[in-house]
Amino acid sequence: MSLNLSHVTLTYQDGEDRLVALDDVSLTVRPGDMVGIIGPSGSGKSSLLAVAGLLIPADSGLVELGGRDMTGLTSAQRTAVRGAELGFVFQQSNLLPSLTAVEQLLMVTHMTGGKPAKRRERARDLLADVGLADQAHKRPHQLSGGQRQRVSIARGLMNDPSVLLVDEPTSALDHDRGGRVMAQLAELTKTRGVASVVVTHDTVHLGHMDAVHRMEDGVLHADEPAVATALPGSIR
Ligand SMILES: Nc1ncnc2c1ncn2[C@@H]1O[C@H](COP(=O)(O)OP(=O)(O)OP(=O)(O)O)[C@@H](O)[C@H]1O
Repeated sequence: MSLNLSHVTLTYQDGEDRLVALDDVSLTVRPGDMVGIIGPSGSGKSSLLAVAGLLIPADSGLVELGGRDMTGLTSAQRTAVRGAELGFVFQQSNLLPSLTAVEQLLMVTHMTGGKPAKRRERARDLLADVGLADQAHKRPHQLSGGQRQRVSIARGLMNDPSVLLVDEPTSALDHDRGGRVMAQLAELTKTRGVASVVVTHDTVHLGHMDAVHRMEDGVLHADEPAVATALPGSIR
């Protein structure tokens, strides 16, 4: 299922004024593609994820999932779509300290239901996909930063989302661990046919992206040319 944002505008109240966080933003991400969003602090990257993730309604423009317009939905309908179609991976892995890795994933399907044995099997498969088959019993404080981030990615995929929205997955990681996390995100995007949007400040790992866009003052510039030139073949 594709994600499509078309002429999206978002403003926040800023004292007397309104601050334009997203200024006529258009973006299409197809299933199996991983699109990177780069740009300076405060340029609107997280706002883009929030609108795409149906967490904040846009002031104007279209947000479509699989061709279906999401802009007129009620809050309850948006919550239902989030649970069924969207996966999130946040900057801090936001894992619950008292739960093991496999339990973090099971939490996601706790509300949505399904047979417990099937859910457990899916959780274990996803942990294996991110290289953590033998760490499923560990709690967050027993895992490295990179491992926690990979649990978070596996958790983001637990509800079998069509769209995965990822905010700074490598910000807390060193170069090698960051590279491995990004490579795994790219691979899962392909093998599971997810449309992934990854906000990152980490330009060294952009070779994993199918396309890279730069956000500046709320404006999204398609196919960041400097990166495309620096990484021939990896950007289209
Ligand atoms: N709830 C809010 N109310 C008012 N202004 C906000 C709100 N959230 C964000 N902003 C402002 O909107 C602009 C875009 O913020 P956003 O968080 O989307 O940027 P960003 O590119 O993700 O930044 P960073 O890289 O620092 O996380 C910023 O100027 C920010 O101060």
